[in-house]
Amino acid sequence: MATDFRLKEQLSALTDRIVDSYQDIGSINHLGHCPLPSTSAVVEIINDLKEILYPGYRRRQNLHLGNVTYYVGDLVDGLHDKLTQQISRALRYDYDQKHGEDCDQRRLIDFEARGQQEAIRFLDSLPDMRRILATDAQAAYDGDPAASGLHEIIFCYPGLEAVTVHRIAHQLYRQRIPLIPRMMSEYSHSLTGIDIHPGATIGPSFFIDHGTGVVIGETCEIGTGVKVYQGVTLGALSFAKDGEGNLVRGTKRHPTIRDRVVIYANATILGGGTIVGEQSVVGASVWLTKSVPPNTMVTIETPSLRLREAS
Ligand SMILES: CC(=O)OC[C@H](N)C(=O)O
Repeated sequence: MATDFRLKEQLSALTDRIVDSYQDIGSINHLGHCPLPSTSAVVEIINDLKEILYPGYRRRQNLHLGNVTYYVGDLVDGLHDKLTQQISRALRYDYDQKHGEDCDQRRLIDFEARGQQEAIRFLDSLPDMRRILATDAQAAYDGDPAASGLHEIIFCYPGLEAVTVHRIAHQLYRQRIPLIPRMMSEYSHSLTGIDIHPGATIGPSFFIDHGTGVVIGETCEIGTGVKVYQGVTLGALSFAKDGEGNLVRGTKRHPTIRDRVVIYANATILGGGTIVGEQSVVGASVWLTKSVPPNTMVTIETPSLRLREAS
């Protein structure tokens, strides 16, 4: 059917109504002269960082010790600029949220300079981050007989992908950078199906096998050498409210998982006071809201099964 151009004439009135709604419903638009961090820039930062953390595996091949310094130097230089811009935007946004855009004090704050300081501090953390990521990749190899080697893990494993982005996001979270850590973790969540809040503290040699549906909450603490399978939730049990009925934020809501614990598929472990002692094993589909001593196996009773010949 051909376009009816008389109907198209309604579009300008319709657009006016949409724009009017920006005044009536201001809570879900950001109009003004101070840009927010950009999702595409944050994704670009993650991809540049992966080039630095795992050189030779992704965009640029034929890297060797003779040319890698030039390649990484160029990336570090570009990341300095991108991080400075995105972090300063996030800091300005946060300030405006707390004090309002018109606050006199705001003109005196050099958000760009603060953004640069935080960018340098972040870049400085990369060698240590590589050291920990090497333990994560090794834990995947040691924990999965299906893995043929570290190359396969670095190319293919969603668990390592999610943990890599988590270690990046967690560093920025520790630096108290607003918004960007969560933008990163949700990007990684969309790629892998693994949802790790940037606030979660995770020790070295962490391995998530398969990973789809794993959820790890903000105040979760995970020790060294922990292994979890798909569908595991390390979550909050209930939400405390203040006298006015608002949710209390910032309390420890998620469990503590000590060293060398293994948690099998679809187990749900909830509550800030729940501690799984070291070297314990939590079986598949267990629902756990109480602490478990070290070296303990927790399983659910197997329901009795009826076996008959299939017709
Ligand atoms: C992982 C989880 O329990 O999340 C619930 C809620 N978002 C919280 O952080 O408490």
